[in-house]
Amino acid sequence: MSTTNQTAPKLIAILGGTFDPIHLGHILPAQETAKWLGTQQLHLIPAHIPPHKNSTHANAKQRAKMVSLVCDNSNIFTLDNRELDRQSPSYTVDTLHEIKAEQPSADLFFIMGMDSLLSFTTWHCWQEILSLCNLVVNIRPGYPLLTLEAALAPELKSRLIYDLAKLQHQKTGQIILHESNPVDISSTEIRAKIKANLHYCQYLPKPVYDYIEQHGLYK
Ligand SMILES: Nc1ncnc2c1ncn2[C@@H]1O[C@H](COP(=O)(O)OP(=O)(O)OP(=O)(O)O)[C@@H](O)[C@H]1O
Ligand SMILES: O=C(O)c1ccc[n+]([C@@H]2O[C@H](COP(=O)([O-])O)[C@@H](O)[C@H]2O)c1
Repeated sequence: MSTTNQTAPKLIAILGGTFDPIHLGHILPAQETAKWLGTQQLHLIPAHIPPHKNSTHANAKQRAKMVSLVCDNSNIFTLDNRELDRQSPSYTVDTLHEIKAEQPSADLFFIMGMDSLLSFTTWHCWQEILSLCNLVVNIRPGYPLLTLEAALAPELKSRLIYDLAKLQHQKTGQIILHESNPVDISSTEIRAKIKANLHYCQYLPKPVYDYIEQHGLYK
């Protein structure tokens, strides 16, 4: 797939997250995914009120600032602040409706890690999400493919695609598995390392590390 062809539809990749903090496990697989999809446009959307998390550690402004530092050094990533402006839970279905209304002809690809797919049928209006986009699921360390297939709800299993070429003209409703290079880190582990005064700079871009240090986050 390529967006360089004038007739090809515009393709927008989207990675939503709590980003508490954003780390290389978000950034590197997302970069690989954008390249694989053939798009130069990837929206990073920090969730203001993550629907499935009880609370966040850094506030929304700080989490968005860390995402903006990543975008400053990238020609693919764009900080999309739209969820920060909503005072309700950051439902993905609302976000996708908004993007689709702004860019009706664009094909939307919502990126997630395998852990997110396993809980996807608990997401608000998950069927409607699938009517608005395709999902791209990055294999995540600790979530082997066989486990995913065994644990996945049948309504999702039937939508799995292992080969992007098989997508053809299906603009929505498919779940494409992508084997990006695994990056074995989570925000939870980074926060735990900071609390324990352990080294953590290798898991983050330098500007994000500097921001955390300057503001004394996650101590
Ligand atoms: N190491 C990783 N590899 C692939 N995908 C990831 C990785 N870390 C996070 N993701 C995906 O990025 C999205 C946003 O994740 P999130 O911001 O919750 O990060 P997290 O590291 O999982 O956070 P936490 O540990 O606080 O739950 C989710 O879809 C998640 O599956
Ligand atoms: O819409 C939902 O019901 C929903 C439920 C869980 C997660 N999400 C979205 O999935 C993304 C990753 O969420 P999280 O909690 O793993 O950071 C983020 O954009 C959330 O808004 C969305």
